[in-house]
Amino acid sequence: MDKIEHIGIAVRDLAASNKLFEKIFGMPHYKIEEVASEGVRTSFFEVGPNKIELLEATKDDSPIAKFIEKKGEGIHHIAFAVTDIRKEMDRLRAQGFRILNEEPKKGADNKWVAFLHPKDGNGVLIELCQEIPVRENT
Ligand SMILES: CC[C@@H](C(=O)O)C(=O)SCCNC(=O)CCNC(=O)[C@H](O)C(C)(C)COP(=O)(O)OP(=O)(O)OC[C@H]1O[C@@H](n2cnc3c(N)ncnc32)[C@H](O)[C@@H]1OP(=O)(O)O
Ligand SMILES: [Co+2]
Repeated sequence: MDKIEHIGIAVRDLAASNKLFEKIFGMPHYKIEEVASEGVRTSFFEVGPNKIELLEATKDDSPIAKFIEKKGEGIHHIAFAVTDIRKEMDRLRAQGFRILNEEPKKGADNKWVAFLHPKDGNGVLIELCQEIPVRENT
């Protein structure tokens, strides 16, 4: 894995949380994107070299809705940038980690993503992220 790509924070109300984090970071979010397959609406902040993703559920069975119901708002996942997501998924699978999707899926901000089960990571949900190459992005 190369570096932390973003930290995901589960929020109840994206508009209210955008205002809150704009105050905290002293800058506005740079984009809002809905990812229907995950049942989420996201916003992104760039804080120096770091990226923060706020996530609001768009449906009741979204992972974000279930997380907030059980644990409340807060840090939901840590995403790591990888250069070859399939290779990284194979490497982790070979060591017995449960990858929650068979194939990489399209996430937000032009990324292929995959998740490791949080119970295999000391209770931390880990997301792998690979930038989608231009040739695959049509
Ligand atoms: C916007 C797209 C993308 C991006 O580009 O960045 C995203 O970030 S999408 C983010 C939302 N999507 C996901 O989280 C997908 C992966 N998650 C899942 O597949 C599921 O949420 C899960 C992790 C498999 C859990 O689902 P499920 O088993 O159906 O639900 P439970 O709620 O019963 O959870 C079981 C167990 O796991 C604990 N849990 C759940 N989520 C987390 C978490 N984020 N961090 C830590 N632990 C988590 C949950 O508390 C349960 O444990 P127990 O209570 O001890 O049973
Ligand atoms: Co994420």
